[in-house]
Amino acid sequence: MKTIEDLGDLRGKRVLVRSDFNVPLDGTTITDDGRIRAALPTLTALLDAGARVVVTAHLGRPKGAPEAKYSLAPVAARLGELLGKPVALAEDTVGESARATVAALQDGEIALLENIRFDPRETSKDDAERAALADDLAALADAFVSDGFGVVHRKQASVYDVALKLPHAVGNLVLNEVSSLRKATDDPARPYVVVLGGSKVSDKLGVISNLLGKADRLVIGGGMLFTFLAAKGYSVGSSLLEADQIDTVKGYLAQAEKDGVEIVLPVDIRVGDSFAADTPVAVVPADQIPDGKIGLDIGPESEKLFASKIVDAKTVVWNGPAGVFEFEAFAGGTKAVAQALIDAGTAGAFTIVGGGDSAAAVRTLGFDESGFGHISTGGGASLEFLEGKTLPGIAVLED
Ligand SMILES: Nc1ncnc2c1ncn2[C@@H]1O[C@H](COP(=O)(O)OP(=O)(O)O)[C@@H](O)[C@H]1O
Ligand SMILES: O=C(OP(=O)(O)O)[C@H](O)COP(=O)(O)O
Repeated sequence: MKTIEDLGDLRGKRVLVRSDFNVPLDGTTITDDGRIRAALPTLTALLDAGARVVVTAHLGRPKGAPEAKYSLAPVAARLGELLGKPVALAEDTVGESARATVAALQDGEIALLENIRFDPRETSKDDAERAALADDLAALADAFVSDGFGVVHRKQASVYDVALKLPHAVGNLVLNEVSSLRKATDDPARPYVVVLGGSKVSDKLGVISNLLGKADRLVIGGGMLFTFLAAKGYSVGSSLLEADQIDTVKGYLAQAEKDGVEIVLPVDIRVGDSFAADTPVAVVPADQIPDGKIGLDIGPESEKLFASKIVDAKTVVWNGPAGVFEFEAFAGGTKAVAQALIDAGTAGAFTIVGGGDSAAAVRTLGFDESGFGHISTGGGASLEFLEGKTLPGIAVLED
């Protein structure tokens, strides 16, 4: 892959950068700016080289049309603070405002285009639609730098198709991520334990079939645990459930047993009456979640169980919070998992935390980042990388 240096003299050149600025927000307040900080080395290198930097990024999952709550305005403001220079925010993605904003850039200045997922072509399954958006993006730039590691597993216009239209290079963040993650893919020290959770259940269930052939143990928390409990025949109340995946999960359980891979499920669950910070909390056995109750975290016995299944590992990969850590009463499971990774690391394990929310959880719950071997900005992307899959956003950069 070509690097930024391989793009030659960038003074006066318009460089389009795909970053992952999908940060957690409370209203318009960014609760963790880790992904913005992670983008700084590439952006600073380009600005210092005199490039006119145009950044494209997404926030959340808007449905192909502008929605105020998914505006990148808070990101533009925070990025400006971190860079110490103004970041012009275009009001649209590739339209009149984007063209005018880019045309007004001087050497060493930076602009951010509005949320690229406001354009339905970004995530279209139709190659021609994505290519048309890539043409519009390419018209705004002379070169493309791919630096949004958290989205390199997505075959989307601003990640994949635009690289086919412009001279391109890999950014520093993607390079760093790949070299750190390789430590866990190339002959991992064993036991190799993968801890899964979070809310992107269908995305992450998909990685399990491959991980069964690689990991020694899978520890399942977060939103996905309920599909496992349902596959074992337990009722899950009103918890997050992917009913159409129950048979698939039954297949994983059978496969794991056959291959000798241990699947660790919680034995107790913290439940609430509603998805709210102040809902009354109860702890129930994992096989007896009452009707109407919502499972929002693993319970205290499960915290101990999970910790015991993590601390003896020599390689640990964790993606997805064990519970709704944003609500204090449901942060215990995620804290226990984070602490267990730190303890495993102290005992010599190589530990990886992946994912926008998991990395944010580690920081906002007060853990020291230096206690982990690598904190990846990508959850789904790091899991697919560890599965050994070809990631479209990386493959397209290879010559
Ligand atoms: N039991 C649960 N029910 C619903 N959401 C959950 C549950 N456990 C965790 N979550 C949510 O999962 C979200 C993160 O999921 P995800 O995006 O998959 O992780 P990451 O960004 O680390 O890859 C968090 O916002 C958290 O509140
Ligand atoms: O937050 C992200 O991924 P992650 O939750 O797997 O870390 C990325 O920005 C990708 O977002 P997407 O899963 O909506 O494509």
